[in-house]
Order: sequence, then structure tokens, then C-alpha cells
Amino acid sequence: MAMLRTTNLTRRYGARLGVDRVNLAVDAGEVFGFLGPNGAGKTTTIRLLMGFLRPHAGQAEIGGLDCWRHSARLKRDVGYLPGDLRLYPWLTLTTATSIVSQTRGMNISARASELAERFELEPTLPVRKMSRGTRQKLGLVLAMAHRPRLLILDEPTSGLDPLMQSRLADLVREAAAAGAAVFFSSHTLSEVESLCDRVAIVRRGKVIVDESLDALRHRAPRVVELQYGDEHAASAAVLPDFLQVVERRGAVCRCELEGTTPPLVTWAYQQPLVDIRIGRPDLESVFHRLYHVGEEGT
Ligand SMILES: Nc1ncnc2c1ncn2[C@@H]1O[C@H](COP(=O)(O)OP(=O)(O)OP(=O)(O)O)[C@@H](O)[C@H]1O
Repeated sequence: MAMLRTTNLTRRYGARLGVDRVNLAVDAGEVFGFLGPNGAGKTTTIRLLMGFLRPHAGQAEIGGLDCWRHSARLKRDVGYLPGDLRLYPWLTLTTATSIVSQTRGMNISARASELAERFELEPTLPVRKMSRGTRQKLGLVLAMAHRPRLLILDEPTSGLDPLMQSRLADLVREAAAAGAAVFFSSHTLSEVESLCDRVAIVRRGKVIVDESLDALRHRAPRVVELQYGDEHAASAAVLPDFLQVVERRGAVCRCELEGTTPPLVTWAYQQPLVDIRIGRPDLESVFHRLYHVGEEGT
């Protein structure tokens, strides 16, 4: 059974659409990336999962329980980092740990100290003296210290420097390896690419892709650079159907390869080429196209 599931989840804001018939499922042990441009519906989905908003249609469930009706009970099993983290100015890690231990009815101090050490977070520094990144670290410690079965993280790396982003990535991987489901939203393709098993892309409230990273990589085009002896040879070159020209500059022709490399190698062998470069699958261009699909009549 999926740890998290949404079925035709729909929420409007007056005449404005927040999310529209969103279907998602995340299993235990899975790291799931939720990507989308600004205003796409990521935070709305997360707020519906957390039971802060009531769906207008459809349903969200965590561990088989309805997120709206059982929101209080579900918070026990969920670790949540909001996108707009707000913390009292006087709060320190130590005071927060004791408050959370009391409200959750479990002592989280040992795990909180361990996490704080990983994030190099000072236990007695108050929020008012923290930088934005440091506040984010405190939010992450509080989201993770009770070892939740499901982690819901809304843009968790915002404000973190690259070293701390990689510490967070390690912690996310460890949580998933221990059986937790991880759902996180992001604008950043690179972190999703390095961390997630699967990714969904939401755009204008609708999920337009929900695929494993391996499957997406498989359909990502490779950029091929063909270098001819001179500009004349490059402009006169007749290319096969599986190469789509992106740019011709001087003696170099940049193309995108559709399909696999063997036909390219066979073709290139018979061409008057000086050099050929075959790039890695370009996931970025797949995301770029998916983000902008439907715009300008595409
Ligand atoms: N409280 C609200 N009142 C009215 N409209 C809202 C409200 N919250 C969100 N929306 C609208 O719902 C849509 C989805 O917004 P949402 O905040 O879920 O997007 P997002 O993907 O999280 O964006 P971002 O990446 O900018 O945080 C947007 O069109 C937004 O303007």
C-alpha cells in the first residue's frame, strides 16, 4: 500500500485553480520529487496533504487515512517542513526540542542533537540571531527528529549552502533507506536528479509527468557536436532524420540526437568529419520543454 496517495485531488481559490485532479502515490522507502514552476500548485498539494486545506473534490490519504478528517492523528507520523517557515524569535534548538518532545509525547533530544551536529547548528542560538539558512536547518531538525514514516519537505534546500544541501541529501537517503517515504518539492532539477527515484511535474495545477528518473533519462535527448573541416562543409552537410539541428556555427553543427547512438556512429563513419562529441542525456532540456509545454501554442 502506498504511504501517500492522492486521488483526483482538487482545490480552487475562488475562481482560481490551485490543483486540479492530481493523482499521486508515494511508497515507503521512496524519495519522490515534486517539481514545478512558481504558482504551479506544489504548496497547495502539500497543504492538502497536511490537512490545512480541505479538498473541493477528490481525496488525499496518508497511510490509508484521509488527510482532512484525520489531520491531527496523521501529524504524529509526518515530519513537515513548510516553505514559509515561521519560528518565534526567542526559540533555540534546545527550547524547541523540549517543546516538541512535550507536544509529541516522546523524547526527541538525542536524535535532535545528532541532526544538529550534522547541520552544524548551535543549540543555544536564538532564531532572531540566525541567518535564513540556519533557520532552515532548525526547521529540518524539528521535522526529522521524531523519525517520521513520511517526510514532507517544501523546498527544503532553500537558503542552504552546497555543503549543507549535501548533508540534507545524505539524511534524506538515510531516512528512505530506513523505510520512510520522502515527498519534497523543488525548483531545482539538479537536486531532484541526484536524489529522487521518481519525479512528478506539476504545471498550472495539473500533474503533467509522473515518471522514474531512469525513464526520463531514457527519453532525454543527447547533444551531438559535429565538427567539419570548414564552414562550407558544415553548411553543406545533409543530416539524417535522427539528428535535429540546434545551431550551425562556423565549422560546427550542434544537433540533438533522437534515439540511440549506434545509427549515429554508423552514419558518422562515412562523413567528412574532423571530430564528433556526443553529450550525456540532457535531462534539463526535457524538464524545460515539459515546464513550457502548452505555452505559445506548443
Ligand atoms: N491563498 C491563496 N489565495 C488565492 N490563490 C492562491 C492562494 N494560494 C495559492 N493560490 C494560487 O494557487 C496557485 C498554486 O499556488 P501554489 O502556492 O500552490 O504554487 P507553488 O507551486 O507552490 O508555487 P511556488 O513555487 O511559487 O511556491 C497559484 O495560481 C496561486 O496564485
